[in-house]
Amino acid sequence: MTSADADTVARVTSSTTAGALAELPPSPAVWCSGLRKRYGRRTAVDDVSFSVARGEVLGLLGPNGAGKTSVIKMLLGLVRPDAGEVLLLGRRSTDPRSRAAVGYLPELFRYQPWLTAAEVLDLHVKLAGADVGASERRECLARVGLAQRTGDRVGGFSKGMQQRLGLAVALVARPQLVVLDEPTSALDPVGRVDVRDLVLELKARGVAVLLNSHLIGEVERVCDRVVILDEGRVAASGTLAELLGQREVRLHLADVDARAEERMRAAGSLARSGDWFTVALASEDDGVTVPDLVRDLVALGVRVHAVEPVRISLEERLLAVLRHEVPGHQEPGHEEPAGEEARHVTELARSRMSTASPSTGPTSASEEDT
Ligand SMILES: Nc1ncnc2c1ncn2[C@@H]1O[C@H](COP(=O)(O)OP(=O)(O)OP(=O)(O)O)[C@@H](O)[C@H]1O
Repeated sequence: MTSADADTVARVTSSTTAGALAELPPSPAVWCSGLRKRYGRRTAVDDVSFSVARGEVLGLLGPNGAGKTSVIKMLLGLVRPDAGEVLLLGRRSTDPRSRAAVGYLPELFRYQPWLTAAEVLDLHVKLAGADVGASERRECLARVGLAQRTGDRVGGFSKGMQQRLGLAVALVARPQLVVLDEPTSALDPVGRVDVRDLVLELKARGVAVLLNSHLIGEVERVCDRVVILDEGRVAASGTLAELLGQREVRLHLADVDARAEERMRAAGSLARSGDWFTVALASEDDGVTVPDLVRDLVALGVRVHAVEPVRISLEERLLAVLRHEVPGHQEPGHEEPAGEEARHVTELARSRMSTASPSTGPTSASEEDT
């Protein structure tokens, strides 16, 4: 081979490698494996492994002292793990390039009381080395409801206003990963809805979010996946569909004939108890099955008295896991095959619901402390 041939081969090989690398899926926003942490004789975190994909919202749930904040601090390099590995955005969490792309709202937030809100934001933009102009910084403060307070000193802020400022700090440097540790603990109900919208906006922009919250309803509404920690270990994890199981709809009907029953069977497997019919919907239901079914039943002359969605709530699921009522309680460090376990929990919830009056309606997540 001549040196010209060798050059050509080298060029082709390097462009092929670059092409192959460009086609690789992006590294997860968070990847951790085998995290452990002891404080004295107390084990706070024991063999925790999970990942958060780009654009995914992952909820971290668990009772007080379960190890959620300790996990978050290890992920962010704020606490040194006794064992385990962490990668943020494909890099070590100590790498300044990954740190600059992470926004963090700590559980206990305090900002310099002598600075104004705008100055706190300026400081964090400088620390992140980000190129964020004055109007974008103002917009960021407006997005968290502080448009009228940008020039006020933080020392005069209420707790909720300081938490809003913390959110702005977490968001201002255009992060690719946002870690929110109890982001709504000091917020009023409107503020909670604002945070929910913010998280969904981040997700829509492809930003990954790790959310630690005791507000289960909040987690259920915004999270794609959930990791439940208990006594420092992963007790359960999975997508909401995996954890909550199959969705059902209960219909209270009159004048049902064979054609109507056939129509219901086409929507999912059917069970009947008197005038109540339960249709188990396919898990990939796109949201039109139930309206279409009701429309068709009415067209077939059926009188529809009630339509009730039925699904185990995340709260029920969480309590079942924490009370070890779920068969196959997950062993530490193992991602669980959620389907089988989720089915047991669904059965559990169903048996509870069957003892309630039919008019109790759908189960819904309540904004209760875990
Ligand atoms: N700096 C520390 N020194 C000693 N023990 C600690 C320290 N930080 C956490 N722990 C202990 O580690 C365990 C897990 O605490 P962590 O704050 O991670 O729990 P959590 O799930 O975030 O709880 P919460 O929901 O109450 O915020 C607890 O037993 C706690 O007492």
